[in-house]
Amino acid sequence: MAEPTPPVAIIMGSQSDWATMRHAAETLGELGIAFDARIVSAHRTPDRMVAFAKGAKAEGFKVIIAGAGGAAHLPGMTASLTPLPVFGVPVESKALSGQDSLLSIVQMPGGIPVGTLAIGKAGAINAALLAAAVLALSDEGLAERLDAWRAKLSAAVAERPKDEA
Ligand SMILES: Nc1c(C(=O)O)ncn1[C@@H]1O[C@H](COP(=O)(O)O)[C@@H](O)[C@H]1O
Repeated sequence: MAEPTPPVAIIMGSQSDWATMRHAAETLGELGIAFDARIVSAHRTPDRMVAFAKGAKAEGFKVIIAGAGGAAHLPGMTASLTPLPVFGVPVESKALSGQDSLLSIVQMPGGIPVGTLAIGKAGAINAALLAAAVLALSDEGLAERLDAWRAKLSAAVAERPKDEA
């Protein structure tokens, strides 16, 4: 029997984005959420992008995390072709430190939303946590794991700073 489609799709414009997007994958893994990671580019593989985005809901995905850098059209184009929630991660570009990625993703025209996260690693982690929060609305076990994840995060923060070694 074929494996069921995981709830989260992590898509990215290039192999070079994986160094950032793997943080989303790791965070989903820590929460026990299955995902599929794929390279899909609105620029370089437009047919693959259209096929993925148009078919994502029917394929069984619930949430899409889309990371891209530079002229980052992938999250917005994907959002225009699917009713699923799309969280965009601006990948830090070499030329403009990810400011270009951020502005390309965040400034969507009214009507087609992309939930835009921070540039780079923090954005990738938070995209996974937002995806988890959405899925947890209809999954009590996941809601408990997410609460535990956050409690662990708080517990790891010391009350007072110490001198660096
Ligand atoms: N922004 C996009 C899209 C897209 O938006 O469809 N496809 C690739 N790219 C981006 O180009 C950058 C450089 O890619 P290379 O490292 O492959 O040259 C990557 O950050 C990728 O997300």
